[in-house]
Amino acid sequence: MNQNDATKRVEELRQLLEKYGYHYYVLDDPLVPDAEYDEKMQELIWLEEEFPELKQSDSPTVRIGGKPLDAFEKVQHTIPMMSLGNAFNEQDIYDFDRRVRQAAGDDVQYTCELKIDGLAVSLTYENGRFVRGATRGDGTTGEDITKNLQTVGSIPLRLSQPVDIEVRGEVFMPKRSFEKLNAAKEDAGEALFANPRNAAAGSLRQLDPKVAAKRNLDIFLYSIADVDGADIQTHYGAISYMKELGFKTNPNTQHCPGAEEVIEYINSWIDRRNDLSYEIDGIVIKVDRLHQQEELGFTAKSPRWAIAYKFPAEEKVTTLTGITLSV
Ligand SMILES: CC(C)(CNC(=O)c1ccc(Oc2ccccc2)cc1)c1ccc2c(N)nc(N)nc2n1
Repeated sequence: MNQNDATKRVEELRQLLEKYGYHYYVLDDPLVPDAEYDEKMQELIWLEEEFPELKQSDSPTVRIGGKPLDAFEKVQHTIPMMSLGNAFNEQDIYDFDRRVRQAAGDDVQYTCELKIDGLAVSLTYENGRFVRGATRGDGTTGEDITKNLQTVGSIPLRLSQPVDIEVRGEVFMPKRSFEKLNAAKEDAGEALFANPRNAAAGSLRQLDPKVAAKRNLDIFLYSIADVDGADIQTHYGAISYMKELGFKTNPNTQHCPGAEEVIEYINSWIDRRNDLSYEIDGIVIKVDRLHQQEELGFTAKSPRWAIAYKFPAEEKVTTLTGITLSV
């Protein structure tokens, strides 16, 4: 194949693999059998080896992971990654709602989101291309794990619009992947992960991206930290905008007009959390209008316009001794 044909074929494969990847990982709605995706990925890998000048930094082939790093570099979060205040019962939710209405007026509505039990990351895009991914760390200093995050299929390498944006979300390992990983570790006589959250954190701490690439990690985005030009008035609008750009957002996010609907939403998920393919440890409630978020502001470490309702720790029976431990 000559250089000209190779250039055309590489571009064709890149676009196909991006479309197939988006449908498979973000929409959970595959367009082609896995074998066809793997075949085209392999063809692109060979073409990029034969014509190295055709390999771009955001080629789909980065999904398989590059060479191992010696260490993770530190990253300063220009916009801090804040934490959430906690609520443990209905009264705490009513107290939160009263405080919010005292400060921002009675006309307050909320958006409720599942609190995914994973680890928080920040993703930065320049001109619509994924340029950096970092862990939360202590909220102001995290670690650059871009190479590992490039292997997460549901993290877009290129957005639908060439915008500069920074978004935050939760990387997690689905329950099925966790069970399969621990079964493989048991067969290999290796130490098991205690839960999917630790498995996801351990996978992102790997210096070799090829290991992270095999851990079937996933992500839901839940916040825009910084964006040029978009005209967004509500948190729900920010979530919709991220979805338009090609980000994976959680389908159970719901607008709640008032505290009663928030309580209903929380109660509906306490019973249904085991039906989900991933673990959650609570519900996050956010004041929806952004101008009211600004009126409410922040404490030293968390916004006054959001709170996390934490589910009671699940009772897990250990298989060895049969005693019940609350974990
Ligand atoms: C609300 C926020 C704390 C994110 N927001 C921020 O981190 C944040 C950070 C600076 C902001 O503005 C500032 C800008 C400059 C200086 C100080 C604040 C605004 C929001 C948060 C934290 C954890 C979440 C979680 N586990 N699950 C879901 N579903 N949502 C979550 N949301």
